[in-house]
Amino acid sequence: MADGQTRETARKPEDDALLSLRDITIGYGTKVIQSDVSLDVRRGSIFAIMGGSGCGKSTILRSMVGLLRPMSGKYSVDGDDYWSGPDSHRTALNRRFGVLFQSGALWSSMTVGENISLPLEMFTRLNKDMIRHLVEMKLGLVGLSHAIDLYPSEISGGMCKRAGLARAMALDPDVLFFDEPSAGLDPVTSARLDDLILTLRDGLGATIIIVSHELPSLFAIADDGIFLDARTKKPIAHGSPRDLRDHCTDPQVHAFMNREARTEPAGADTARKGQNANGK
Ligand SMILES: Nc1ncnc2c1ncn2[C@@H]1O[C@H](COP(=O)(O)OP(=O)(O)OP(=O)(O)O)[C@@H](O)[C@H]1O
Repeated sequence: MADGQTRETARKPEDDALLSLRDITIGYGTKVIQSDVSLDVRRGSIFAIMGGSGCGKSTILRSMVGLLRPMSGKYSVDGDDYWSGPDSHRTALNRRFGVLFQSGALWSSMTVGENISLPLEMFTRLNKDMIRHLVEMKLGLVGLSHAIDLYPSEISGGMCKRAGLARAMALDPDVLFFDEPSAGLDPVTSARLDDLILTLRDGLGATIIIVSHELPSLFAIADDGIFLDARTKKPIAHGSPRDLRDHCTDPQVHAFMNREARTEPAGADTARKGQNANGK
């Protein structure tokens, strides 16, 4: 018992947490999407929000970047209570965030360079030459120096994602949020994006939160995470994707995390989903 107490006292993940959610309930209007969500994102980690379609992964992400206020619970950024205080308090914390939405979300009427200049023009007082220099640097980081004067319609989907990443990094955030960064990319381009995300973490020390369905990508880059369940509307597992794949005993999580490793006849997936829904 003394041993157990010692371990419990020593284990305080929140001590090392940059972002922390405690008992968050989130939803739209009165409709609850997820409840009892508690998690800690360690500084310098890549944290995955996982789960089946529609379980609320993007909703949690939107809430963590300040687009959706939780119904209850506490969200802390570096120890600061995010939702308390005036809007200016959140604006200051948001300056630490960079966000890459699913589509890449570039303005089609602006060149790649102009898209990346935008946050710098809006939120800094840097002159045009300095902004151009920073834009060139960010595009260099994502291997897109040659695309600075091209329009989004003139570059590939993978390049749009990388340009979106350069824009998310424009203000040198220390926390990056990615919603389905590999969606719509071929496996090779997706693997390159994984390498880039690892470089951002290892080279720049960024903390990264990622929503993704792409298991190979999650196994390659994420070192912690949470698994949300759509049926119970609660998290049902915590851990790195690899740990969940190899050690989680929850049948739903196990099946989800191992689906790509299995070779099953057509229809087996549907049968398995039905089985899991019954909790067997
Ligand atoms: N603006 C909104 N208003 C009302 N309900 C919404 C809104 N946005 C999302 N939802 C609902 O919230 C639930 C969770 O959606 P969310 O996009 O967070 O799930 P997800 O896990 O990211 O799904 P997917 O993996 O399919 O992208 C869904 O039932 C969705 O229909």
